[in-house]
Amino acid sequence: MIEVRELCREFAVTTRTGRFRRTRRTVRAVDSVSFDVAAGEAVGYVGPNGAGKSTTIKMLTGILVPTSGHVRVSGVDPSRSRRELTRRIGVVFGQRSQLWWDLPLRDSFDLLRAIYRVGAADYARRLRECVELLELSGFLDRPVRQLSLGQRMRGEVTASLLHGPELLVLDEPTIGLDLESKERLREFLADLNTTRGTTLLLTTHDLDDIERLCPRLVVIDRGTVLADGPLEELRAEVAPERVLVVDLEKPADPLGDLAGVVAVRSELGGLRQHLTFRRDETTAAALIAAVATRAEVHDLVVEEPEIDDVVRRLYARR
Ligand SMILES: Nc1ncnc2c1ncn2[C@@H]1O[C@H](COP(=O)(O)OP(=O)(O)OP(=O)(O)O)[C@@H](O)[C@H]1O
Repeated sequence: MIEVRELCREFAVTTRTGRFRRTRRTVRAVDSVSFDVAAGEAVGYVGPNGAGKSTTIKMLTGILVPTSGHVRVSGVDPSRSRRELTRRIGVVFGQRSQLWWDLPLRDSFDLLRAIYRVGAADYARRLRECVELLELSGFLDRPVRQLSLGQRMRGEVTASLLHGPELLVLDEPTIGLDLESKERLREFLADLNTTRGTTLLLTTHDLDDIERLCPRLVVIDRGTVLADGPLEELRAEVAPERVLVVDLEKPADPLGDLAGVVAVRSELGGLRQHLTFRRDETTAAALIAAVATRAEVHDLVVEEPEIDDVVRRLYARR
């Protein structure tokens, strides 16, 4: 669905270096980025500010022409066949609107239907689904400028789906939304991916978006790909420790000598123990069995490193 090979984009930047002097230099915003996204995947494209995410997205959607490298999205070269591409993919920019500000939301949808030449039955069905799942009925007839950010974003997502795209590219879709709106949007997008098979590529700073929506992460920093893989694999690679928290029936001495345990923190006078272990040295099941030979276990939980910890460690690797 997406094929990116050694993609580069440079910008010429002019800076003032004296009263009358200006120096021109070249910034490489995207520097030899390669990755593929298969049909049906949901991929998170993450990185710190200025990493090159938006520049990549703009090249994938035909807004920017690459300086060099190869891109194909949905079978076409985005910057050469932008029109063709807009018929096949949907794009949502959290900070830019594709709706007509002064028109009621419904009229924007009608205009998009005409632009994309969507058949009446398909249009009616897709709109009905979005109205229902994104709960738009209360504000369909209101001008877009009067909508709250959350309502507008639901409108933006609907607008991007009316022509039935096979790929939806989202740049910061949940930025600025309150928790409830974020969750509603995530639920909708997760359903779009899993039940309707729409491929998703999204950039975000909100790692809950990734946790909820994207089994795979592409991590970029300073224009280059730092890591690419399933979240679970990246977690195992950069954060090899897990924590088994056991509540014991009776207080016990710290169980730090069990095989694979690298640290122990004891609480409640030894009733609760946090056993940090390396996933490449033992499994949770083996450790639980070992604990059970030493003390009677009342309750337990295995904690994984938080996703923001994983991403922080990936950035720190550079
Ligand atoms: N039009 C432009 N002219 C000059 N430099 C640019 C231009 N657009 C982006 N850049 C530079 O390219 C680099 C990557 O920017 P980009 O917007 O792609 O990052 P980002 O990962 O999307 O960041 P953020 O998370 O802050 O949105 C930055 O150093 C930015 O200043």
